[in-house]
Order: sequence, then C-alpha cells, then structure tokens
Amino acid sequence: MASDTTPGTAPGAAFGQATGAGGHPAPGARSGRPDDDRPLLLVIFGATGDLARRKLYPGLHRLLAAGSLPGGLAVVGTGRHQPDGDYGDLVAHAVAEFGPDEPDERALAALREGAVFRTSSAEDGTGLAETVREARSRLGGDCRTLLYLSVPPGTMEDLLRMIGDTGLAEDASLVLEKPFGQDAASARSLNAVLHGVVPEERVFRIDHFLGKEAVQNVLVLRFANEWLSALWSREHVASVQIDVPEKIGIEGRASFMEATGTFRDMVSTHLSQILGFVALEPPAALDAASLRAAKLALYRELRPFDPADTVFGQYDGYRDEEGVAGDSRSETFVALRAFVDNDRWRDVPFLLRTGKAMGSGARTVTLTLKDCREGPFAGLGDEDGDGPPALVLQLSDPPSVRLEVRAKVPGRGLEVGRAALALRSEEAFGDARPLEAYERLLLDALNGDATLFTGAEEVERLWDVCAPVLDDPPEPQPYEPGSYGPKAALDLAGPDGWRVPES
Ligand SMILES: NC(=O)C1=CN([C@@H]2O[C@H](COP(=O)(O)OP(=O)(O)OC[C@H]3O[C@@H](n4cnc5c(N)ncnc54)[C@H](OP(=O)(O)O)[C@@H]3O)[C@@H](O)[C@H]2O)C=CC1
Ligand SMILES: O=C1O[C@H](COP(=O)(O)O)[C@@H](O)[C@H](O)[C@H]1O
Repeated sequence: MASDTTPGTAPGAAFGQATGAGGHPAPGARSGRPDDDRPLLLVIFGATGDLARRKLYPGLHRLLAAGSLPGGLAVVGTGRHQPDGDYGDLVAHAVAEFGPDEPDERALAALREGAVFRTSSAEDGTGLAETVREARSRLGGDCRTLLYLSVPPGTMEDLLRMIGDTGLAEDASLVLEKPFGQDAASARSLNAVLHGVVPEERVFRIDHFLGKEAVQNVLVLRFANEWLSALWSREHVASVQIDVPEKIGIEGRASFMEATGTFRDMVSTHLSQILGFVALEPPAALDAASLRAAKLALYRELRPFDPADTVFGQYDGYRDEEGVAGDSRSETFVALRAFVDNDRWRDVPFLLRTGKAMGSGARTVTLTLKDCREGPFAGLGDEDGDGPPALVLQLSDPPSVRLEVRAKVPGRGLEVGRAALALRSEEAFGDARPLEAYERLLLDALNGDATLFTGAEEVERLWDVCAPVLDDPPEPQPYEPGSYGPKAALDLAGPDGWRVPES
C-alpha cells in the first residue's frame, strides 16, 4: 500500500500474450510500434452512434498517434443512415470533441484518409460487402479484418445473419458490444447464430470495464500479494460494495435507455464483471481460458438476484427528456444486494449500485473489513462514525487504493484513530502512461488476445442470474438528480450505509 514503489520494478505476471521477463508484457505498455505490421481493416457497424464518436474514433486516433497501429489502416463505417455530411468530418469532429485538446494532425489525417461510409442494414448488406472487398484488395491480400458491432443489443442477431450471408465474416474477427443479448434466451440464440458465422476463437465480446487499469488492478492486488489473498474471504471481509455512480444523465441516448434500462446496460455487464474479478477463485493462469473458467465457476455460485433485494430508480426529469415516453418505467438507477454461495463468500453481502444523474461520479469497490473479535482491541465501536476498517479501490483513471486502518493517535495513552495507507498509481508509476479502456481492448482484439473479453457461457449464466429481476422488475422509485438514489437504496446497505470515498 505504501506509495514509494519504484517505477517499473513490479515483477511477474500480467495479462496477454507471453513475452519477456516473467513471461508477459506489461499491460497497457505502449510499444510505439504495432504488434503485427499487416494492414488492418476495421468495419464499424453503428458508425454514427454515440460510442463510435465518444470512444472508438478518439481511441483509434490515440493508437495511431502512438504508432501502435499499422500504417495500412482503413475504416469502413456503416449503419442504416448516411451521416449528415462527410464521414471523414464526423470522425474528425469526434476526435476534436472527445479526444485530446491538441490532436495529432498526422494521425488524424491517416484516420480520415482511410475512412469511408457505406449504408447497410440487416436486410441488405451487398453494397457494404462490395465496399469491404474493395478496401481489402486496396490494403493487400494479407490484411486483417475486424468487424465491430457497436449497435443496440436487440439488433445484433439479424445483423450477424446478414454478415454471415454476405461473406463479410470470412477471415474476420468480430467485436460485439455489451450487453450481449437482452436476456438468457436471446443471449443463447445470439451465441448460436454467432457460432454459425465465426468460431469462438474469433469472437471478442467486449465489456470495456475489463479494459480499465483499475479493474485489472483488482486481480494484481489480489493475486500478487500473498497477504491480501489471505484477507480476501468471509473470514475478514464483512461486506463488498461495487459502486458505479455517474453524474451524467442519458446524454441524448433516450432510445437506448428506453429499450435497455440501467439493469441490462450496467448491472448484467460491468458491475457483474467487476464482481467476477473481486470474487473469483485464483485462476490457473492469466489467460482467456483460465480467467473465463474461473469467472464461470464463480457465476455458477452467484445466487440469482432477488427482486426483493433490488431497488430500481428513475431520476426526476427523465420523462421530460427528448425521446422518453411520458409514462416511462425505464430504470436509470439500480441498487441490489447479492450473495455468492461458496466457502469463501457465504453470507457476505455484495452491494451493487449504479445510476445516472447522481451526486458523485466516484466509482469504488470497497471491502469493509471485520472488526477485531479478539485481543485488547476487541469490540471497538464506531465512535468516529467512519465505519470499520476498509480496503477502498477507486476505479479511477489512474487507479488509487486506500487501506483504511485503525492507528494510535499520538499522545499519552492508547487512543485509537483512523488513518489510511494510500497508493496512487500516478505517483507510484509516474511515467507509465495507461491506455484508455477502449484503446487497450481494441489493440487486444486486433492482436487476437481474448483474455479481457467475456466468454459465451459466462454471459449466458449471468443472464440466468439476472432472470428473476428481469421477470419481476421492481417499480422504479423517483430520485432527485444529484442525489444518491431513492431512500430504499440507501436502506439496502444496512446500518453501515454506502461508503462514499473522500474526493
Ligand atoms: N455510448 C456509450 O457510452 C457506450 C455504449 N456501449 C454499447 O455500444 C452499443 C452502441 O451504443 P451507442 O453508440 O450508445 O448507441 P446508439 O443508440 O448511438 O446507436 C449506435 C448505432 O446503431 C445503429 N443502429 C440502431 N439500430 C439499428 C438497427 N436496427 N440496425 C442496424 N443499426 C442500427 C444506429 O445507426 P443507424 O441508425 O444509421 O443504423 C446508431 O448510430 C450498445 O450496445 C451499447 O451498450 C458500450 C459502452 C459505452
Ligand atoms: O457501457 C456503458 O458505460 C458507460 C460508462 O462507461 P465509462 O467508461 O465512460 O465510465 C455508461 O455511461 C453507459 O451508459 C454504458 O452503456
């Protein structure tokens, strides 16, 4: 926990393909040159959408600027509707709006130069297939192709059929955005269609929270520190909170929120994936097969979410947003209490919370530790009101970690106070420039590394876990924008409450 770690000295395992000392490259390391020099064709479905503009184009720009992509790069954007104006302009505006203050002009020019748009739909992909064939032959015979489905979950299955029928998937890999399906039945059906189009080895189901440094750090903290591993169970942990509040509202994504809701958008995906990393048993290795096996085993022991332990909320004013129904019952907030029925976690509540238009954007995983049960300090109360000791992992970029402990207050006697040991990544590893989650995962997918992508079986199992709440959703309760959600959600956390980190 001390913040005096020597930069660059962290030994041992990381994620990804094996090279170098300890058998692995440092995750997120910028090599300044691509892992694979073959030309690259990226086909983005949903190319005019929010995600493409907010993350994919700025991410590609940064990767190009860092020299991490091959010179021969072409982007084919597609969707049912032609963008207003030139596609290259849309890409450039997205980089200007969501990228760095001063874009790298050469990278931007390269991105624009290789960008073309062609309309397509689930019913008709012939024009797109033609454009893709032309782009591939321009790039050369050995070009790699990545199809990125950045579209709403309900549209993927029909698009995949079209992709299969038109031959677009030949020799291509597929990245599919979350949520994967909308429930257990649709996820199973989607997997079946998908596997008829490409084998699982060429499938990359993305959950970008797994691309975040702070989320990967959960695994390193747990498994690279023997003493922390020893602490990581019901023996010492009283409760776990996974708190992902967002200050932003729906940012114009009314149709997405109305169709999907926060439970499917955030809980069945990001929060459950974080829970997976926090709670899984030690994986045999840090590769795709081992990590997926460990998560699947954990999710099989995760008790299906109980509607009685779930609170849905909707912020006041949501129904006035453009595109939202006046009587909408879509939830913009979810809090729930979950349990893992195994020897490590039996009876330890896992509290999950996320929502839009909330009072804080500080995302945290908090392991509240048990109070001393024996010895001279047994039975210490919570006189200072700060709650028991806790390990607080801040899911920020860069990450930070606080171990909140009891310590002696200087002076006569043995007065007990609270203090924190803190690790701030930017102080500890100053020069290590992290990749943004989408940059990291785009690179991994391009290089065929599926370690940080989700597997077919685990997503299906997670939908089974979600089924009781999907079948019997609680009525959304109103909450004020800028608050911490409805009162019922505050009560869910019990007497210790939700721990909101110091900013
Ligand atoms: N926005 C975000 O911050 C994030 C989004 N995601 C995920 O990314 C995916 C896309 O999200 P986002 O960009 O926000 O969504 P948008 O609502 O902005 O839609 C993306 C694109 O999908 C296309 N589309 C919509 N319906 C269809 C259809 N029936 N057939 C073909 N294309 C269709 C639209 O283009 P057109 O109308 O031209 O067809 C649209 O531009 C979702 O799965 C979401 O969960 C993940 C992380 C973050
Ligand atoms: O997948 C999604 O994630 C974003 C939050 O991701 P972040 O990395 O920008 O914090 C969320 O706002 C969006 O609703 C959801 O679709």
